[in-house]
Amino acid sequence: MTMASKSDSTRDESDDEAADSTEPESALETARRQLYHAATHLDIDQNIVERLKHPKKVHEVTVPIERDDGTVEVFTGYRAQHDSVRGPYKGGLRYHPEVTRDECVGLGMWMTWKCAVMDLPFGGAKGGVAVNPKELSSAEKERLTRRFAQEIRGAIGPTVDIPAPDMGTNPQTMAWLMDAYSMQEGETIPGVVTGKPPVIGGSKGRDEAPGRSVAIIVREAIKHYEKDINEASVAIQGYGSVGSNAARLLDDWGANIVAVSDVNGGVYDTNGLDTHSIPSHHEEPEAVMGHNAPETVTNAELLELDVDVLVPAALGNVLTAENAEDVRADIIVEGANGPTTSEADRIFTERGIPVIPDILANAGGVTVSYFEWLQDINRRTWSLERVHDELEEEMLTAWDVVRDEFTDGEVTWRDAAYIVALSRIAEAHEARGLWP
Ligand SMILES: NC(=O)C1=CN([C@@H]2O[C@H](COP(=O)(O)OP(=O)(O)OC[C@H]3O[C@@H](n4cnc5c(N)ncnc54)[C@H](OP(=O)(O)O)[C@@H]3O)[C@@H](O)[C@H]2O)C=CC1
Ligand SMILES: O=C(O)CCC(=O)C(=O)O
Repeated sequence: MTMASKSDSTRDESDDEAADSTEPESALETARRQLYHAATHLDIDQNIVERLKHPKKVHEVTVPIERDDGTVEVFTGYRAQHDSVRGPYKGGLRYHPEVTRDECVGLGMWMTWKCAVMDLPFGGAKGGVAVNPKELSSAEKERLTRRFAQEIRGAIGPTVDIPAPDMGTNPQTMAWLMDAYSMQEGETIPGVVTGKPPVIGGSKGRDEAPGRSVAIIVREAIKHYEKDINEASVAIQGYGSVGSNAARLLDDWGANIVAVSDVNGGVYDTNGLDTHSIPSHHEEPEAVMGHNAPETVTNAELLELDVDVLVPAALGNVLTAENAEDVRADIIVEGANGPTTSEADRIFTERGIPVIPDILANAGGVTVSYFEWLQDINRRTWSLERVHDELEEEMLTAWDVVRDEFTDGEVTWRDAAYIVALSRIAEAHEARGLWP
């Protein structure tokens, strides 16, 4: 599909809604505003845009668990299924106290675009439980996951909707989910989740994949803007699956990782940190501040450091109207999902700071999930080297396609990625007859 100006007849109330970008902004509001904005650059059937504003289905379930002290606590879980025109729903499960229905819908929309940008045969979904996993013992987390699996069992399946890890969940969570689902179905079904431990059908390299793709995109962005990776300074917020793996790879590739943080704040060294000696969230949560470094920074200060590349890789909505004018990075690469509000995005565009979007940068996670799904179907294991090689190839292909739209000059990197994604989704909707 070619780019074209949106005609007057396709303008509707969404344009006004897009213009009114007040904060705080939910993930769903951000996702919808990004959709309207990108759609203005495309000759796309307005009925498809209207359809894509809404999820196909949102499952809300009650998840009661017995705590270790014998009391019962009740949590709320969600699975938002946004669009499946290109294949089964795909996306992570988040355990975090701020999980809401709208957050899952917004994150599910981003999964639809992410899978389309990568040209994977999946649609988009996201889910989670509103819970602080740090307040649960391992046994309680297992009971929560098994009960959640039971409640959403009818909504998921290897050809229907395939969950994966996200914030607060990990390969162990996926192993419990797969086991609970398989027990209920009466047979072992590895393909119902991805991001499992390799010993039960998980792919090698899935754990580090989103961080690896962030590192690849940082490397390509540095090249695109004619900088030298050996002289580039990088600040990374969040030291979990995404942040720590991105930091360590970029460190290995010669970049100067000057700051990293966890929930409590960050460490800062203009000479570069030894990222391998700082424990990641999975090695030891909340350990970053314990690392010996010349300076510490708050999470707010980290975002405003004078660096070549800033990588927000923890929560959404951290770059806002409040701090966007104070950001001093030359390039922003989104490791987290939705770290930039609409207003901050507008300010960065005005200030000429490129923002490489989440739906491209962190897409390595779902791409290796796709590799895992293929391995499960074929009952064949790939070597780590093959996973790395194929991920590198997929990321560079997606980068080239998005960069070709971007070098058109009229759009931001986010719009360029959306143009690629929306064109593919709209074509699939048109081919299937608009309303699958
Ligand atoms: N895991 C995946 O496959 C993918 C994840 N993402 C996205 O990347 C982001 C991070 O996910 P992931 O790495 O998996 O999460 P993890 O749970 O592995 O790690 C989260 C990290 O963020 C830190 N953190 C938590 N709250 C804050 C805060 N308020 N300020 C600063 N840091 C904070 C945590 O610190 P502490 O250690 O102290 O708890 C931890 O270091 C999310 O937006 C997620 O949606 C995107 C693509 C794939
Ligand atoms: O691997 C997956 O299926 C999804 C990962 C995810 O949740 C994400 O990319 O945000």
